[in-house]
Amino acid sequence: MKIIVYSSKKAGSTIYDINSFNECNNKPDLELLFLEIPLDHTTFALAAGYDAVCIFVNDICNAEVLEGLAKLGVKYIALRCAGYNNVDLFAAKSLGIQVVRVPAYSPEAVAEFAVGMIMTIVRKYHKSYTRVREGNFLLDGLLGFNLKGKTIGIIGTGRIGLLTGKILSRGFESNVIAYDLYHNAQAAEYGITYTHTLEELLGKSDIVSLHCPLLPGTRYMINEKTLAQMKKGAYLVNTSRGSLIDTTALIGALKSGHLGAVGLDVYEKESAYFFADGSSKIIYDDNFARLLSFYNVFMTGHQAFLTVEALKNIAETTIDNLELLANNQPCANITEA
Ligand SMILES: NC(=O)c1ccc[n+]([C@@H]2O[C@H](COP(=O)([O-])OP(=O)(O)OC[C@H]3O[C@@H](n4cnc5c(N)ncnc54)[C@H](O)[C@@H]3O)[C@@H](O)[C@H]2O)c1
Repeated sequence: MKIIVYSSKKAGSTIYDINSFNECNNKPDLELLFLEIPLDHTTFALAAGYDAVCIFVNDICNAEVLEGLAKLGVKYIALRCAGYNNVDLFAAKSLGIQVVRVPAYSPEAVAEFAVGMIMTIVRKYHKSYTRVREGNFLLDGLLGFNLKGKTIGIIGTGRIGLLTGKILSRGFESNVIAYDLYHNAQAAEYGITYTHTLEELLGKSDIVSLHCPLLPGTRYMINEKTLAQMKKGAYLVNTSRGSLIDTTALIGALKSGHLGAVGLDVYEKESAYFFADGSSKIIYDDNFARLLSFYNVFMTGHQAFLTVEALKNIAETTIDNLELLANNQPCANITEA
């Protein structure tokens, strides 16, 4: 099988896609071509002659791109991530293209990062780091609070959300509450209790952490109305997908002082900026620039997944997924609409 890998990162730059895939690919029948450019309507034509297209979180795989890929004879889309919001699964199905993903490459990577992000905005590590390096040892403005006894609301108690709740409940002795459409039987074991509604969770939480997928029903679930339902001074963390939050409404809640602090590993229009060096370029997205300007917003560039263990699991699972598809064998990671 010939596989074209879009948005792959150069070997040598860091332990990233190309290294981890080359280390894991011991299947002689899988031939991989790595491209650094993303998949979209301008680049899909490069997949001519390939059986499979391998993509990441910000590649665009909408109906137009899928139709183009189908005409070129591409049969498989292999997502090397858990979320699949960037693929039009209905279009893929109607075109006979099978989609596979890596549903659980390392929930620990993201959950531990989310907890780190909570700690960062609460205890202000990022500010201390720069301040101390400049020889300023003042503690002004670094006042935090204990997580013990604080109410932390987890939205989405799947693999990552449940683990985040477990770490906070068991490790920090926080009062962890959760909201999900489906209740996870393991939650009670970790001392996590469900609220009946999202509004109830938002009204009770000192800190809210988002862990549900981006779906039509979850897009902008954090908006002007739901932000107003949060406690005044509450903290918000998003390590899931940027479009769970209406950025304009978030900026409004920050400007009014309604939110105490925000941690974001994802941003709704991140594809224009993330995974690239923009340090000598102008930011034309005013909402993005505004977010970066707040003293109480801490942002990272979709980094939560990036651990040695996660990269290895992503590469191994993606290669296994493609090998199973190539051999017409059942694959548990097929993702359908
Ligand atoms: N920042 C990163 O690097 C990174 C890495 C991996 C995953 N993610 C994101 O994290 C998300 C969660 O991953 P996961 O492995 O825990 O997924 P999962 O499928 O195991 O769990 C998602 C949970 O969200 C719940 N949910 C769905 N709709 C909901 C709604 N309207 N309200 C409340 N809950 C709802 C589901 O019932 C499920 O329990 C992924 O979809 C992905 O977008 C981010």
